Amino acid sequence: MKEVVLCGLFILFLDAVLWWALWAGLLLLRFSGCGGLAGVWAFGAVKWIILHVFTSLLTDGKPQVELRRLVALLCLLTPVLESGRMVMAPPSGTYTGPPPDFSMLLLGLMAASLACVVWEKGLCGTGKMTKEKSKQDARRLLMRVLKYFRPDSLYLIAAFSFLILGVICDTYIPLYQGRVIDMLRGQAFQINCYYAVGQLALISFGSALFSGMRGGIFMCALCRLNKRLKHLLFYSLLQQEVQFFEENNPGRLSSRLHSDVDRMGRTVALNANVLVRSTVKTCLMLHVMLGLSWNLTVLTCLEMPLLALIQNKYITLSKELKDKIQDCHAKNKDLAFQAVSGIRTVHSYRGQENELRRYNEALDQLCKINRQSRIYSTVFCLFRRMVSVGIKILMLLQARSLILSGHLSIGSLVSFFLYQKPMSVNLREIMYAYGDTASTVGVISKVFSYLDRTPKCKKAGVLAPEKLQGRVVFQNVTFTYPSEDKPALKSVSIELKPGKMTALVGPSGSGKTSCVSLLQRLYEPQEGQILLDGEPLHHYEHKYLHQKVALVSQNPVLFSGTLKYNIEYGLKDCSYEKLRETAKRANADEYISELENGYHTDIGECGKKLSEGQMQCISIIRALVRDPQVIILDEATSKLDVEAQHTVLQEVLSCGRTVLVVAHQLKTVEKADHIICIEKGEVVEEGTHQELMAKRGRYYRLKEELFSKKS
Ligand SMILES: Nc1ncnc2c1ncn2[C@@H]1O[C@H](COP(=O)(O)OP(=O)(O)OP(=O)(O)O)[C@@H](O)[C@H]1O
Repeated sequence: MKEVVLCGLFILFLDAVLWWALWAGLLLLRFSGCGGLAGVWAFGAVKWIILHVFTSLLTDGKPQVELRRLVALLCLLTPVLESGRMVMAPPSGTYTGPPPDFSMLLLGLMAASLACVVWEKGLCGTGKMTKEKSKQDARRLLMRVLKYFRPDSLYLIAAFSFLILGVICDTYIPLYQGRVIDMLRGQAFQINCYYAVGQLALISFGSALFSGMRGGIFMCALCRLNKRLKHLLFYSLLQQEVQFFEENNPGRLSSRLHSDVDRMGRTVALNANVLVRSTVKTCLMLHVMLGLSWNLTVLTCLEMPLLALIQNKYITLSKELKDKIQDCHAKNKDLAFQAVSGIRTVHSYRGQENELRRYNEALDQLCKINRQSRIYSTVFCLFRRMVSVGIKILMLLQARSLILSGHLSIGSLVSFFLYQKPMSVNLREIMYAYGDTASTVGVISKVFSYLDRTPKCKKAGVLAPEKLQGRVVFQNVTFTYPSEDKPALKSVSIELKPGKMTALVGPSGSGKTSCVSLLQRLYEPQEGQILLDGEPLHHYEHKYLHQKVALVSQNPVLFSGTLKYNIEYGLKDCSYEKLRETAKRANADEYISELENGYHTDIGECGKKLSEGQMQCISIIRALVRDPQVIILDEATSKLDVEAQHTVLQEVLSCGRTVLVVAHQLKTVEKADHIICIEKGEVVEEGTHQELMAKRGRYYRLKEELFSKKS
C-alpha cells in the first residue's frame, strides 16, 4: 500500500512538472495558447504516454491498477473539463486553452487524488471482492423488487411522466417569478404583465397538479405491490415444514410479513421517485451553473464524492444496526403477544413480574441499539457539515480570486449561490436515497430468503385411491428432531389394524407424540418408512392424506369465525346437511342448534367463547366430517362427560376405521384392542390389556406408575 502511495505522489509531481514544462515552452516560443481544444487533448494523450512509461519504470513494468486509474484521471481531467466548458459556455473570443494558473493546477491535482482515494477506499478499495459481491447482490435484489412492479408498469410510466413534468414546472417557476417581478417594475405593458402572471399561475398549477398525480399514482402502485408481495410471502410461509416454524418464532415471521414488506416496497418506490426527481433537477441546474462559473461548479461537485465516502462508511455501520433493530422489534412484539395471549396462565402463575422483566430487558436491548444508531447518525451529521463548510470556504476563496481577475461578476456569484443550495440539497437527496435503499437491502434479502425457501420435506405424491383400508405400518422407523442429536424414536416397528383401536402408552417424553407427528407427515423419518395400505405416506396426495388421516388433539386449535367455518375448515364441498349429520353422530347437534345463530355462531378469537369440552367436541366433528379412515385421538375426549365420551368412541370406531389413541387415562387404554408400550423411543411391549396384565412386565409396572393416581 505504501508503495502505491509513494508512486502516486511521484506521478502527481511529474504531472505538475509536465504542466510547467508546457507553460514554459509556450512562453519561450511566444505562443499565446496550446492550440485550442485539439491541443488540450493532444497534450493529454502525450502526457498519458509519458506518465504510463514513468509508472511502468517505477513498478518494474507491473503498474498497479490504482496507479493506472490515477494516470488516466490526470490525463483526462483537463481535456474533459475544457470540452464541457466549451459546450456549456462557449468563450466570446478564440479559445486558446487553459491559462497558466498555479491555483487551478493545484486544484486539478487535488481533485484527481481525492477522486482516486474516494474510488479506491470508499467504492472499490479494501475488501474489494466482498464489497463487490455484496454490491452485486444488492443490485440483484433491487432489480428483483423492481421486477415485482411489472404488473404495475402502466402506473409507473404514468407516475414517472408526471414526476418529470412536475420537476420541469418546478424548475421554471423561479424564472417566471423573475419575469413577473421585472414586469412589476413597470418595464412592460399591462397586457404583458397579465400574460406573465398567467404563465406563472399556469406553471404553478401544473407543478401542483403533476406532483399530486405523481404521489397518488405512486401510492397506488405501492399498495398493489405490497398486496402481491404479502400474498406471495404468506403462501410461501404456509408451504414450509413444521421445523421451520420451530426455528423462526411467529413474531418475527409476522413482522417480516407486515412491516418488512411495507418498508421494502416503500423504500424502493419512494427512493426511485427521489432519485429520478433529484437527478433531473440536478442536470437542469448543472447546466445553468456551468454557464455561470465552471470553477465554482467543480468545487460544488467535489462535495459529492467526499460526502459519498462518509455516507458509505455510515451505511456500512448503520446497516447492521438496522437489522438488529428490526430483530429487536420483532422480539418485543413476540414477547408482548405471548404474554397477552397467554394472560390466563400469566395470571394463574402470577407471572406478571416475570413477563414485565423479560419485556423490559428486550426494551433495554432495543434502546441500547437505538442509542448506538443515534451516535453514528450524529457523528455522520457532524462530518457532513464539516465537509460542507470546508467546501464553502474554498469556494469563497476561489470566487474572490475570480472576481479580482474579472472572470466573475458579483451578480453571477449571487445567482450561483442561489443555485448552489438547492443543488447541494438535490445531491444530498440522491445520496440519502441511495443510502436508504442500501440499508434496506438486509430487509429485502430476508424477505426474499423466505420467499425462495424450498420446504425441506419430500414432495407429496399423487396417490388418492377411492377405497382405503387404513392399515398403518411403521417399519423400523428411526427419527431425530432436526434440532436434536438424540433420536426420539429408535427403530420403531408397529402396526395399526383397520377396525381396531390401538393405544400408545408410555411415560412423558417416550415418543408417543413423535409417532403421531410422523403419521401426520409433519416430519420425515431419517430411517425406515411408514406405510399406509402398503404405500409410503409421501406417495399419497397431500390433501387426500390429511383428509384420510385425521388428528384430534387434547387442546384443539380453533380459529376465529363461526362454528361452521371451523368444522368445514379446509374442505371445499361440505354440505350443511352433512355437517349437521356428523354433529348429530357426535352428540353435539342439539346444543349447537340451541345457540342463537346455530352453526353460524361466532366462537370468538381462537374459540374463546366455547368451553374446553365444546372445543374438543367441535374438533372431533371437524375430523369426522372428512370421513377419515385413520383417526388419531390424543386424549381427545378427556374434557367430555362419560356419555359423550362413549358416543364419540363408538362413532369413531364405526365404518372399520383405524384408531390410534395416545392414552393418558386407564379407562381409555382398557377399551383398546391392542396396546403398544413405548419407552425412550423404543417399543418395549405390546398386546391386549389382558395379555399384558398377565405377563406382569413393563406395561404392568407402567400402568401402576402412570394410571394408578389418575384412575
Ligand atoms: N419439536 C421438538 N423438537 C425437538 N425435540 C422434541 C420436539 N418434540 C419432542 N421432542 C423430544 O422428543 C422426545 C419425545 O417427545 P414426545 O413429544 O414424542 O414424547 P411424548 O411421549 O409424546 O410425551 P408426552 O406424553 O409428555 O406428550 C422428547 O425427548 C422430547 O424432548
